[in-house]
Amino acid sequence: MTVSTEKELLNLRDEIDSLDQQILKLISQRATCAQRVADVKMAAGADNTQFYRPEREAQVLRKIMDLNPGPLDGEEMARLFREIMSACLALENPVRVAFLGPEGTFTQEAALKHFGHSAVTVPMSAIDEVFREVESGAVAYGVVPVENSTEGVINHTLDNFMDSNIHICGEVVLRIHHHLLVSDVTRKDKISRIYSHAQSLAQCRKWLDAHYPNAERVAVSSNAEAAKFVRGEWNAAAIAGETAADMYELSKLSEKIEDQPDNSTRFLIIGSHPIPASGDDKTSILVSMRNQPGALHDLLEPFHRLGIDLTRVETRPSKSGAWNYVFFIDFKGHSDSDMAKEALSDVAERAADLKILGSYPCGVL
Ligand SMILES: C=C(O[C@@H]1C=C(C(=O)O)C=C[C@H]1O)C(=O)O
Repeated sequence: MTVSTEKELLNLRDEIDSLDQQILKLISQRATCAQRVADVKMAAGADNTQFYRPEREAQVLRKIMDLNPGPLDGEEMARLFREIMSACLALENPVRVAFLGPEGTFTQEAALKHFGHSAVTVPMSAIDEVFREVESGAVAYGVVPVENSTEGVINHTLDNFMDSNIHICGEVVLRIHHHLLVSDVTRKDKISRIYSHAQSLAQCRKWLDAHYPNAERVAVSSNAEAAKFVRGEWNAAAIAGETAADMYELSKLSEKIEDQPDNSTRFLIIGSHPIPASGDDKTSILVSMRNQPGALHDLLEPFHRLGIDLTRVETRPSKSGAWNYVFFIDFKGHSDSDMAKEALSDVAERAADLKILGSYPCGVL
C-alpha cells in the first residue's frame, strides 16, 4: 500500500471514530428518553403489557424507512433501529414472548425479528401452550405460525382462536430456507431416514422425490426437534433452517432445498390487549354463518360495497356441528375506522356469530 493510500485510510478511520462517538451519544440519549417514557407510563399505572406499544414501533420503523437517505437499504436500516428499540424497551421492561419451541425454530426467529434480540423468548412445546401461556398472563405475548406460502394455512393456530379471548397484535413474515443437515457421525452416502416437521417435508417434497426417493420421511414436532435426532443416528439427516443448524452443530449437506424459492411463513403476535391504530393496519375476524344458500356472498358483500381490501378468507369446520363452517377473514384497516365499523356492523347482522380477533399494524420488516 502506498503512503498516500495509508494516509487516506487513516483519515477515513478517524472520521468513522468520530461518527461512532456521536452515534453512541445519540443512542444513549434515546435510551434515557425511553426510560423517561417508562416513568410516565409507570406513574399512569401501566401494567406489564402496556410498556410495549406495537403501533408506535411500527410508526417509528416506517418513518425510518421513509427518511432513509441510503446507501444502506431501507429494510437493513429498519433492522438496526428494530434492535435499538428492543434494547430501549428492555430498559423500560424486558418483554417476555412465548413461541412454538424448542429453541431454534423458525417461530423463534420470527419472534426475534419482530421484538428484537433484547426480548426474552420462552419455548413452548405446542401451539395450544403458547395460547395458554398468554391467556394465563405468564408471558405478555406469544408468536405462532399461521400460514405458509407453499403449504397454506396452519389449521391448529386458527382453531385455537375459536375458543380463546386472545387479541392479535401484530404479524411478521419470514422467508423460509430449508437445508438438509447432517452431523459428524452421519454416513452421507447411507442416509435412509429424514426427519423434519410435516410442513417442512411438504415444502421440500419435490426435492426429496428427486434426491432421496427411497429415504423414509419422518414427521416430528418441529424442525429443531428433527435436528436434535440427527446427532444420535448415523443414517439420518434433518431438514431445518440455519438457526437449528447452528444450535445443534450440524452441517449443511444441501442448501435451500425448498421447492418454491420465495417460500415464506406468516406468523401472528398474540397478546391480551387491543392495539390502537398505527396508520397502516389490518383486522382479523372470525365469523360463523348459518348454513344457507348465499351465506358466503352475504358475508362478503359489505366489504365489496365499502371497497375494503380483503387480504385473506379461510374456511374451517365449526366445532358446533357437522357441515357448519366458520370463516377467518383479514382485511386492510383498523376496526376503529368508520368504514370498518360500518362493515362489521353489517356483518354482525348477517352472521350467527362475529368475533374481532384484533386490529394490528401491517408487518413492517
Ligand atoms: C418509548 C416507548 O416505549 C417503547 C419503546 C419504543 C422506542 O424505543 O421507540 C417505542 C414503543 C414502545 O414499545 C414509547 O411508548 O414511546
